[in-house]
Amino acid sequence: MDKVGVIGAGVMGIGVAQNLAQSGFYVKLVDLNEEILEKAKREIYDHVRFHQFYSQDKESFDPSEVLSRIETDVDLEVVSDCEFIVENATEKWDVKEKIYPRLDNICSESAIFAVNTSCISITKIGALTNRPDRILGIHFMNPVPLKPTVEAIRGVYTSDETIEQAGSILSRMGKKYILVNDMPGFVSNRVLMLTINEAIWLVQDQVAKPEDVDAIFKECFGHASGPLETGDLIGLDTILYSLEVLYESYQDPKFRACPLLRQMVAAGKNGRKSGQGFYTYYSHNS
Ligand SMILES: NC(=O)c1ccc[n+]([C@@H]2O[C@H](COP(=O)([O-])OP(=O)(O)OC[C@H]3O[C@@H](n4cnc5c(N)ncnc54)[C@H](O)[C@@H]3O)[C@@H](O)[C@H]2O)c1
Repeated sequence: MDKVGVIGAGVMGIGVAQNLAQSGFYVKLVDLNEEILEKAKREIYDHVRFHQFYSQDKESFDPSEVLSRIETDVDLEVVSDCEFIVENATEKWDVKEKIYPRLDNICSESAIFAVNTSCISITKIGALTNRPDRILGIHFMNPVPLKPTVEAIRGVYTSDETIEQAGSILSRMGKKYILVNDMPGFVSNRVLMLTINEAIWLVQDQVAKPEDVDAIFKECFGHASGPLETGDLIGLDTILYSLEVLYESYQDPKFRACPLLRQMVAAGKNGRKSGQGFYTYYSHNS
């Protein structure tokens, strides 16, 4: 399983590809166009170089060597010889729904598909294929190379062997996993998405400015970052799509997305990756 397919080269796909390549895997990274893939390669190079510069005695990697283990393509067909695939495409059912039947057709029967989703049911994705036993959720945390633990999700039909094989890949990536059962949002995002959404309602209702909402969580609760900073890091579009998945899955109004969130996404204010969210970010890549 030294060759791993990575679908989607956005915030998560970039981190997953970098982490895999740093762990000695050969990566085939796929996205919709060359521009996205070129930007992904630049970001990976910069992330590895930044880490190399600041890591001093700690383990560091050569950016060119890491990139030499990542092949990019716009054609999904390139992952047909991979035995392990991590899918990180946009958090929308109509996007993921098209990817899995195609993967199921082009990959070997033994290949395992790991769904890196924030909220979508792993069982529902498994049902798009003829291999629901070889599909699991791996909810990586962001930024992927720096986070030591992931949430692994067992769909109704996910086999023990699939969990074991995914576990050994994660272990090579330097990660441990916490296994949970499948329900939309799993453990992490069923709680986190509500918190971020409610924090956005607070800003909309003019109860507090974003920096004060975040300061309460950091200074009073000791959190490493506030909910709005976390929303900007994840991507506000991804937050909105996740809330829509939760709303639709549970038919529960508590998951209704705040209108301010919808407005910010419509305006392209998607957080860190777009340079503007609740805060402003500067990057030579954007
Ligand atoms: N952002 C986070 O912090 C975070 C954390 C854990 C999981 N996730 C999940 O990971 C997945 C990706 O999230 P992200 O933040 O990287 O989103 P993103 O918007 O940054 O990137 C998604 C990428 O998928 C690509 N894409 C869309 N359709 C595709 C297709 N058919 N084939 C190949 N690529 C395609 C897009 O062009 C884009 O580059 C989502 O399901 C999200 O819920 C996100």
